[in-house]
Amino acid sequence: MITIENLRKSYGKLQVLKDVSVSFGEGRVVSVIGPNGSGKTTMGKCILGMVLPDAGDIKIGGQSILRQHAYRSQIGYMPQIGRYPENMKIRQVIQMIRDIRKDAPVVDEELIGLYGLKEMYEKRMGALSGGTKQKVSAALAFMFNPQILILDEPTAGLDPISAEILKCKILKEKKKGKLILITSHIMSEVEEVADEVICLVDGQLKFHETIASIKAHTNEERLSKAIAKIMNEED
Ligand SMILES: Nc1ncnc2c1ncn2[C@@H]1O[C@H](COP(=O)(O)OP(=O)(O)OP(=O)(O)O)[C@@H](O)[C@H]1O
Repeated sequence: MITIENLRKSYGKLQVLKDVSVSFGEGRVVSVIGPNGSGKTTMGKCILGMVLPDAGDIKIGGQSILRQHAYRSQIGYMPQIGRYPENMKIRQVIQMIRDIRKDAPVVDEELIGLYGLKEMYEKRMGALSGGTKQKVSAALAFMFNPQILILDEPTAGLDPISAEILKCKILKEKKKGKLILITSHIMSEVEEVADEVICLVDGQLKFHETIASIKAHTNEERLSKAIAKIMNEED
């Protein structure tokens, strides 16, 4: 579904992505892990067209997306930190996005309901707690039934029940054949929702494996231990 070929990106002299090649299939939850600053968010933003790569290509369904726009309606994005106009009410933000996406054939309001956002519709974005803002971001990411979801540390700041609601939603959408890329530092959570893990270290792909195979080849039951073993082994 997504193929990334020899992707490179630098910010000034800082090389953030160094020749990354990887592909992801539909109906999979892929967790993107790696140390802080290893290029995870930058890779997601390249897929979204928010960052232009210096070299390489990204294909969705076999078509290059570079300098294209239409494909973006197929992607739901939940940023690490959602930034919204402070004075707008939750209701207005949701309505604004719905107006922009008038063409969308399906509007999925499940997370709005499960998170009780309608009861908070008249609150201004600037007055929301970090977790409530995350809930708005999550609701918007899933709202137009996208085939691909890119979720950047989606449960950071969510209380345990709200995080559980999001994990259930991720698994539900996966069953519909969607591809879901999740950046996360929480290995227990990765283990719960992901099928595969890709690990970026210093802008390079360290590995791309299924969770079952990571555990089998490291001989570890817990993913966190297995990942630590791989990281230490190859240092
Ligand atoms: N717009 C930008 N301008 C300059 N440098 C940037 C920009 N965006 C990211 N960087 C740098 O690129 C590197 C990779 O950042 P990125 O956000 O992709 O990392 P990450 O793996 O997602 O990190 P984290 O786990 O902390 O979220 C970092 O050193 C960061 O400071």
